[in-house]
Amino acid sequence: MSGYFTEEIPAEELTRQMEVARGVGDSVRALVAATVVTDVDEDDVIEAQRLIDAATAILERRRIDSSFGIRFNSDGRQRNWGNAVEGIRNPVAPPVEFEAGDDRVWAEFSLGPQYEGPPGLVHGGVIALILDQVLGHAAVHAGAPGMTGTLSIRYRQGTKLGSMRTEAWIDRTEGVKTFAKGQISTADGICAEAEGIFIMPRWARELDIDRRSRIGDA
Ligand SMILES: CCCCCCCCCCCC(=O)SCCNC(=O)CCNC(=O)[C@H](O)C(C)(C)COP(=O)(O)OP(=O)(O)OC[C@H]1O[C@@H](n2cnc3c(N)ncnc32)[C@H](O)[C@@H]1OP(=O)(O)O
Repeated sequence: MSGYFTEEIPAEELTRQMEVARGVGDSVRALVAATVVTDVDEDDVIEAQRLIDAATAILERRRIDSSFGIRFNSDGRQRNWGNAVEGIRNPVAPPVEFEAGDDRVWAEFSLGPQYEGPPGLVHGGVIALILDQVLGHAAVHAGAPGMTGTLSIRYRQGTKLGSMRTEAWIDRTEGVKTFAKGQISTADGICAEAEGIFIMPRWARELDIDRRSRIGDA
């Protein structure tokens, strides 16, 4: 499957490139939030729009002819900068940066006004987006990666915009299927719980084990 490839970059240079990618991503994330909640005069909004369009024109001077994909480096680092949840250069992504322990993965992060559904609360689709990724990440961490086949979510209470935590773990595996569970919580307690079935697709089953584990690292 295309989109997974090796792109060797020396370690120090990669660290520098990550800082630049995170920088522009964070700036546009701040711009998106400011666009939602700004209360400045219309003239200022129009002036800001002119500057934003100028910035967009700079970024479009040269572009890749696909989405970003997942790029592997031999030092073990991999770049998924376009990922909608984790991508540091994707302003749509909060981004959520996962940590991993023995039996689970987790992340602490914050969602601003651009993720609103009901007033003051996170949109249910955004909750699903994050739970899909954290459960998928738990499957990867357990060495049993897969594509989401089924995802079920129970929304137990509204999730207030602001700081929150997500975590996920593996319930069991059955052949090519990995059953994962997880949740999102705030200071109010658990807000949403999820169960998912992650399936190693046919095309990945046919790869040799080394290449498959590299895809799983995605
Ligand atoms: C390595 C990549 C890592 C990638 C790691 C990346 C992790 C990031 C996490 C983010 C995840 C995403 O957003 S993923 C994007 C959203 N998801 C997708 O686009 C997936 C689209 N669907 C598919 O590609 C496919 O339908 C699959 C891969 C799910 C299954 O197709 P397949 O591989 O041909 O499966 P198949 O051989 O027929 O069935 C295998 C077994 O799974 C069962 N099964 C089949 N489909 C489903 C299903 N939807 N829900 C439940 N169970 C199912 C079958 O009954 C069978 O059970 P048995 O007879 O063996 O008992």
